[in-house]
Amino acid sequence: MTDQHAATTLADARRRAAAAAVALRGPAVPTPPRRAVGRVLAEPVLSRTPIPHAATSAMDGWAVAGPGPWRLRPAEAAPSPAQPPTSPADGEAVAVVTGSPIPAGVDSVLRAEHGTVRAEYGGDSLHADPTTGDLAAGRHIRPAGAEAAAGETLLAAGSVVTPAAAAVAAVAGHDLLPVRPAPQVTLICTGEEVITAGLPGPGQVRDAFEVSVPAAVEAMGGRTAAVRRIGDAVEPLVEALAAAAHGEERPGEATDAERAAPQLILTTGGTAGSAADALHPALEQLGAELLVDGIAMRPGHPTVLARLGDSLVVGMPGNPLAGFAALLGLGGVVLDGLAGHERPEDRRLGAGRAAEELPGARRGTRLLPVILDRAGVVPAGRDGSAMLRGLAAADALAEVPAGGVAAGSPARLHLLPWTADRGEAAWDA
Ligand SMILES: Nc1nc2c(c(=O)[nH]1)N[C@H]1C(S)=C(S)[C@@H](COP(=O)(O)OP(=O)(O)OC[C@H]3O[C@@H](n4cnc5c(N)ncnc54)[C@H](O)[C@@H]3O)O[C@H]1N2
Ligand code: MOO
Repeated sequence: MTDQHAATTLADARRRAAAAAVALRGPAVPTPPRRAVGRVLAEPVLSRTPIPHAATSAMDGWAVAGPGPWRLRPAEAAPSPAQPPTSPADGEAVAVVTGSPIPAGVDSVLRAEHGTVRAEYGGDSLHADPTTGDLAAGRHIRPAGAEAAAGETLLAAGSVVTPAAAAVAAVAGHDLLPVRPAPQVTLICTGEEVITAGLPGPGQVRDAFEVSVPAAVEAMGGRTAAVRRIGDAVEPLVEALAAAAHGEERPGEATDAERAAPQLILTTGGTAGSAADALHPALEQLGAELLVDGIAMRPGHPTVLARLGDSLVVGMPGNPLAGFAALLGLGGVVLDGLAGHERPEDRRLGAGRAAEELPGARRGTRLLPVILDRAGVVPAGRDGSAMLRGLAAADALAEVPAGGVAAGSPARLHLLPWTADRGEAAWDA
């Protein structure tokens, strides 16, 4: 039974979640850059070559050596970056395009618009526009190693492979990157009364989690491998937890990375500890280690964190906003820790200033759905434990201490992982 007085603080629960997740993460899996996007590097990425690896032209035009006018070397083929020209003699010019390697002996590149070719002296000669600045030494030549020397650290261990980072790594010659695989999630929804389509009849509620948790997990860097639905009895929950912990929920076509990935099992409902609630007895039967049994926060105070074999279990309360408080307040830390982030308990946090009073709970921390508007942080409203409208309108959950946050005071924020998709938050609040 969760006891509000015995419950751990949210900060402590997050620290325990971080430590447990970091302890369970496995080795890096060498992964092609395209598939490594979104993953966390376990080791730094060094440049395998100077970038660029040779001096190259920044313009279409002519590589010139010595003072003009120049004898234009007869073209054997159209210039191309794939056709490195040989060094021009003094007084010679050779046609180049953007990206053409520039051989030794070239002084600068004269861009095409600043030169004129005339047929003279039994061949073509090139004359520079007298006003051009292109004859300054090195003009329009990108030196070898201008962006990076060989062996230079391009991407730090612990950083996320963004699309741009994948591009840098590929340009630096990498075919595989040492990233940690995406944590795999199994979602187990409990509740006889929960239906997944249509309007709820008497004694029924429409499921809030199956439609939302996989996408929220994805936005937090995890992958939902399986969703199971069971009733309220203990035995099916024991079976579902055991199957997930043994990796039986991983699809047959799972990749090496997915098989090597650490796992988070999310359960919904059945946390509160009354005779009707299955999670505690199920975890006990399985010999799971309870790491957090209740958090001094509202909503979501019956949230559970347990270790089951090599998996972590986050028990999300069934009340919808309470379930999301567990997922966003604690589950995100677990996912970030398993994914390889450093100090996962400090990620996804932000700060804002209350534009009006943010009401607290009677005891403990309140996670309050808030909107960040131009004036500052304001409550989103409709924030009862069984409600969702406030969360749907919110940009963040404000961490409000007992007693509240007065208008004008700073508030700590847990940023919602999908906020970027809304595309409208006023971050200058
Ligand atoms: N005697 C006590 N009762 C309750 C306590 C307590 O400490 N002692 N805590 C309350 C608090 S706080 C919360 S939060 C809830 C937690 O409930 P459970 O995790 O045990 O969840 P259930 O009892 O299964 O369901 C609660 C509520 O949520 C609805 N629900 C469940 N699953 C879903 C779903 N997938 N989608 C939408 N709604 C769902 C369910 O129908 C119930 O209405 O317990 C309080 N009670
Ligand atoms: O955790 Mo419950 O959500 O306080 O109602």
